[in-house]
Amino acid sequence: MKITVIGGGSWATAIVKILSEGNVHIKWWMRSIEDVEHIKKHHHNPNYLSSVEIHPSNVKPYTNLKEALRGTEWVILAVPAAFVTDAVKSLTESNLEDKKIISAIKGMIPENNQLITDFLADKYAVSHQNMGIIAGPCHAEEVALEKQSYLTIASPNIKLATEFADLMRCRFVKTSVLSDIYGVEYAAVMKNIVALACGITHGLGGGDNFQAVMVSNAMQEIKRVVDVIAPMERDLSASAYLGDLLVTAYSQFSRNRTFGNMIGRGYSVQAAQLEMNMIAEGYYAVKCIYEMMQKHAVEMPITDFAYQILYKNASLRKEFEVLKGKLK
Ligand SMILES: NC(=O)c1ccc[n+]([C@@H]2O[C@H](COP(=O)([O-])OP(=O)(O)OC[C@H]3O[C@@H](n4cnc5c(N)ncnc54)[C@H](O)[C@@H]3O)[C@@H](O)[C@H]2O)c1
Ligand SMILES: O=P(O)(O)OC[C@H](O)CO
Repeated sequence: MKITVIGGGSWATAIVKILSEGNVHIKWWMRSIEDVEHIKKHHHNPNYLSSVEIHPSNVKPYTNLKEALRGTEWVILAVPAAFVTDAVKSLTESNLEDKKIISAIKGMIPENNQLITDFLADKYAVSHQNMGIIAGPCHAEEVALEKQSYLTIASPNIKLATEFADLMRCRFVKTSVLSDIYGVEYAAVMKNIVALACGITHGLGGGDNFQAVMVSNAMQEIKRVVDVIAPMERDLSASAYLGDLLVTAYSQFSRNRTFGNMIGRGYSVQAAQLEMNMIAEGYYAVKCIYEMMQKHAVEMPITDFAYQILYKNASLRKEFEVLKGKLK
């Protein structure tokens, strides 16, 4: 079994580690030639999860994407959404033809507020039947430590989801499947916004009592949004939805919460981004969801709060008071 993994960050590295537990050959694409050389020589990613050992017998790093795709059956996209268009710009439809494509990305393309699966369908004519997504509460850092984790593979094609779930199951990762690809994808985008907002309010002095109320309200906000965009019966208490919201909102590893916390403590967006050296998808997601939902009359106090602060330069204290008034 040959699999291409696209992306050189934390989540791509964690996915390579999980897949390496099985009997697969991984062609791992990343932008940086220096990183590829480092991995070939030292068997570790120099910048992300550098404790993870990369086994040269089943993992080969590449900087040429077309070569990395040649002869593989599965393709996993794991670059932040803002860089996807750029990462795959050398490809044409034929490079992805007959491949099963899995998005591990929890974000939207900022230029046109598009989900990754819709981008793949529009730009590369990939059928949704040939796609899936990796979801669920799972931090790359805990994968590196081999802590027991749970992933959900969502696809309208349950056979494809099940095949991929089998590939991702290992000693420390349990997998399950769902058919609700849109609901899961949008819920993952929304949970990043919530975590970022939790970070901001924490930075402003909000306590655990406030955050618990915010996370409960967030679940209702996510339901309102997802019900409008992708209506269907779904159990939002499943770990792909609620679990992912909880891990992001409460974990010390959360990029989005950390980023928000810096904003709440007075950092500018640019300073927070520079200090993190990691991408907080929620920053872009706030604008995507805010703009997308303008044509729908949906109450979104948490998204509005983050949007006013991040994109309208509104007063942090004033917006915090507005949010306090809106939560129940
Ligand atoms: N980290 C996790 O625990 C985790 C878990 C689940 C899903 N995800 C999702 O995986 C996706 C990737 O996130 P991550 O955590 O691996 O990212 P990361 O912050 O660890 O890594 C950033 C990546 O972006 C690349 N990058 C930075 N600037 C770039 C630019 N200008 N152009 C192109 N590439 C650039 C870097 O090379 C690196 O590969 C995100 O959508 C995230 O939501 C992450
Ligand atoms: O918690 P974050 O903000 O680092 O996001 C990472 C993943 O989405 C958690 O499942």
